[in-house]
Amino acid sequence: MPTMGALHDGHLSLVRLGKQRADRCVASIFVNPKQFAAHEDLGTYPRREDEDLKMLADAGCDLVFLPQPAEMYPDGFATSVRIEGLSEPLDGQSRPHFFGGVATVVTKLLNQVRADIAIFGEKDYQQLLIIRRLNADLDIGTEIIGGPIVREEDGLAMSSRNAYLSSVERRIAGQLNKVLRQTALKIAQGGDVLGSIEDGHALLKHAGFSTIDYLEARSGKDLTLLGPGKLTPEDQEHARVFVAAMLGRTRLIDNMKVTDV
Ligand SMILES: Nc1ncnc2c1ncn2[C@@H]1O[C@H](COP(=O)(O)OP(=O)(O)OP(=O)(O)O)[C@@H](O)[C@H]1O
Ligand SMILES: CC(C)(CO)[C@@H](O)C(=O)[O-]
Ligand code: BAL
Repeated sequence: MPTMGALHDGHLSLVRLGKQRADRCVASIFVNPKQFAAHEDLGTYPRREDEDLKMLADAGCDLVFLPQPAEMYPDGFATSVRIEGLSEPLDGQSRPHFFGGVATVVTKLLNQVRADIAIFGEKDYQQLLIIRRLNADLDIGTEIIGGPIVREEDGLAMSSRNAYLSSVERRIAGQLNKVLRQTALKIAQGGDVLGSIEDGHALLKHAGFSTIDYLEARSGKDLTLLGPGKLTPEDQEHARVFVAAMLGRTRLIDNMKVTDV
């Protein structure tokens, strides 16, 4: 179970899932410099190693791998993993460096640990699809499992970056999931996809989100963009709505399957 630390119940749910599926569970904590752009929060990303180790031990994790950047990327390191197509939309648009950094480090971690099963959260759904793709394409042979999104009471997806939110922002943050859910519901009920998305944009702006990186309905393993018009019965089954928006200086993401509303 790869992580960047500053653990919360979302991470621990993945450990529990792992314990149900395997005899032993290995977590890694590595704040991967390659997936941060120069203007992003590598320097301020929360680091709480002692607390993390205790939480992992309490959850029954058997081993924690805590590599240093120089061990992962020694002098002369020159390889990067690029996934075509899947890396381009959604977070790939707003964070062009991001999936190359994730794919490179996850390939290394899968090769280093050689686990039978690796678990990733559906909160980072595009990341999960990309990891499934690279695992298959590079014949790594690990079984990749997705864990359901763990949420706060108001629906906000748990995330280490939620710690950046001020108390006012934290109250607004719950609207991200509410608007996502409303948008997914309208689409599920046969509303025009683009009209429902436009309404969602307006609601997010009204709630106080400064920039909406994306609010989109997509389908399938290749994340085909949906709309205009209503969903076909086939898309209805596979459609998912994705959102990323800035609240002050914090970037929040979420997604929901249309049939899960
Ligand atoms: N709320 C959640 N529910 C389920 N899985 C989660 C949740 N939050 C994170 N994960 C998963 O935990 C793994 C490690 O994620 P990471 O350490 O980046 O935590 P994060 O909370 O997503 O942090 P960030 O705020 O940087 O996005 C990833 O597979 C991620 O999808
Ligand atoms: C998968 C991951 C640990 C790679 O650094 C990271 O992107 C994350 O925590 O989701
Ligand atoms: N949870 C994904 C890691 C990142 O946003 O950098």
